[in-house]
Amino acid sequence: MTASAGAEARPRVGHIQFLNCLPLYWGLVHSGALLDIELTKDTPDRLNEALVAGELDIGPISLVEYLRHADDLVVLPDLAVGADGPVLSVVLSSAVPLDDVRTVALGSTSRTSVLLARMLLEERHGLRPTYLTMPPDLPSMLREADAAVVIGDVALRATYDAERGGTGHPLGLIDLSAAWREWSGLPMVFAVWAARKSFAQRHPGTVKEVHDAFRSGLDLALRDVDQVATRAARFEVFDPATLARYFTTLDFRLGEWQQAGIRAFAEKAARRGDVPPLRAMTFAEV
Ligand SMILES: C=C(O[C@@H]1C=C(C(=O)O)C=C[C@H]1O)C(=O)O
Repeated sequence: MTASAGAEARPRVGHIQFLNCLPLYWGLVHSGALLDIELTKDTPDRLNEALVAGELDIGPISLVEYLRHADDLVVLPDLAVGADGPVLSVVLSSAVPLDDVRTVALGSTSRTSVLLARMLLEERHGLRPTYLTMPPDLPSMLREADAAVVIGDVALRATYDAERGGTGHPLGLIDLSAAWREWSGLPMVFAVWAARKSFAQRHPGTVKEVHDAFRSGLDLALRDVDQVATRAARFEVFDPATLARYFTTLDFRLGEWQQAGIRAFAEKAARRGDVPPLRAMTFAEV
């Protein structure tokens, strides 16, 4: 027997290799949907580039990169990485008081959070620091600059250390999602999931299947969040309670409230000239 003629290739799907997307991965494993996709795990910056370059068909994309390429993409409904208040894993860590910050190292894996940090420092605090981009290693960043912006597991670790260190902890820490919430009154969306428009036009059924798998897998993982956290803690430096708190602090939804947050962020970013104005978000038909 030969392979069936006309068999379609699996869709090439991106996955953020941070703990923030572990619930999503759990869901894909447990539903069996992982067998139907070709999954590429990587950091957000590299996944952004791969989706825009057409090396991936569907994947997460930093909000800022989505805003830059919105015309070529369709957004998967009701799926995002965000938070309505503190997020625990997007932080500005500083060795000096905020008003004395003159240099800021920006972690190279982020696109949204580093722009958010610049907005807050410049527009909320009236600072004009100089920036450098560096690999996301907090000690080396703080050797080069007064403050550092990191995301993902490195940032979650920094939050965890600061909480355990209490008042004796040597570094100042600002949760940038909490700061955005105070400043704008709205939730923060760091990344959305999107498909390339040309792919969605050719394979609408596949986009729907992948979206269904993500959404139902995520619901499953969040229903069993204590179990997911206990399993993950076997291989991670965080304890189950910290992980369960993290997974439930993150907001994976993309409803009206989260979209209001996106519009406010997009307007501010466009006013600064960092992204083109957002006309409308085009959603995939699922
Ligand atoms: C909340 C997070 O959201 C992330 C932040 C991103 C960015 O700043 O560009 C991109 C993807 C998300 O992983 C995190 O990484 O901790």
